[in-house]
Amino acid sequence: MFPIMLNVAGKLCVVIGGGKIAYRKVVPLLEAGACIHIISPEICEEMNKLWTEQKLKVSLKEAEQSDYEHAFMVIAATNSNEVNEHIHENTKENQLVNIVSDHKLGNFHIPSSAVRGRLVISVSTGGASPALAKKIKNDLLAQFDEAYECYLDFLWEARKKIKNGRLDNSEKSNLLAELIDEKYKDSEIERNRFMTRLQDMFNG
Ligand SMILES: C[C@@]1(CC(=O)O)c2cc3[nH]c(cc4nc(cc5[nH]c(cc(n2)[C@H]1CCC(=O)O)[C@@](C)(CC(=O)O)[C@@H]5CCC(=O)O)C(CC(=O)O)=C4CCC(=O)O)c(CCC(=O)O)c3CC(=O)O
Ligand SMILES: NC(=O)C1=CN([C@@H]2O[C@H](COP(=O)(O)OP(=O)(O)OC[C@H]3O[C@@H](n4cnc5c(N)ncnc54)[C@H](O)[C@@H]3O)[C@@H](O)[C@H]2O)C=CC1
Repeated sequence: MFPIMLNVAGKLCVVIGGGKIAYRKVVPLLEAGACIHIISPEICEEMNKLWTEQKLKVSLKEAEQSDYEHAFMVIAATNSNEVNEHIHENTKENQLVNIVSDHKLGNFHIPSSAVRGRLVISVSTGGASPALAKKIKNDLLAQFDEAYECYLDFLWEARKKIKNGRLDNSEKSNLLAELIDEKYKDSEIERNRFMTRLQDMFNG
């Protein structure tokens, strides 16, 4: 398995099945801007709410290959292992396929994830223990507290300025390395002081 961050904005993601597990996969996909199409004869209340709010499309039917042949991503989340396996067999090699009932099938897993602003914490156990992945994610989330949101925004701005500034490469890498110091996470005064220093360097 090879970890990546995927841009799904505007991409068609077909989710087959409309139960709790399908819903759990759909929520972060919607947050990432995916176009979701649910194929399922029945859907749970939470999914129905999203449908009412027109956040996704739903077809109340059993899945057929034509429902997902053009999808960028296919998630098989029915409660039937046979149906999920059949979907897997009918997908194309260049589609992203996740089979919730069998970690050996499909070509990607969904890790346990959480976001702190620009920081993404994502943990996978490769199917060995989703429960442990969730526990480790929560432990990390407690360790990387809310302070990281402001800190990451500061790092983003500072790095942009440094990269665009008229400095030689070694000066740039020294400044970028310095930013990792805890004091910039913990103190707004230190962050402001750094930004002023950058401004002085570029004006001078
Ligand atoms: C392979 C994978 C496929 C995929 O879905 O991509 C998969 C497969 C399976 N999960 C099963 C069970 C459980 N899954 C969870 C929870 C999560 N499962 C997630 C991902 C993944 N689950 C992928 C591997 C990720 C990895 O290992 O790192 C998380 C991380 C992300 C998410 O779902 O969004 C989410 C945590 C969300 C959070 O962080 O909050 C819990 C605990 C709970 O619900 O609280 C249980 C019960 C306890 C247990 O079994 O550990 C079963 C057995 C089903 C059965 O018995 O019928 C299978 C099937 C199999 O093992 O083949
Ligand atoms: N990956 C994960 O994190 C986990 C995966 N699982 C697996 O996920 C499966 C689904 O779990 P739940 O959502 O709780 O089940 P559920 O019973 O709440 O929902 C199943 C959904 O599949 C739909 N469905 C059934 N046959 C279909 C078909 N032919 N075409 C389209 N839709 C169809 C049903 O209408 C229903 O909406 C479990 O059976 C289990 O194998 C379970 C726990 C965690």
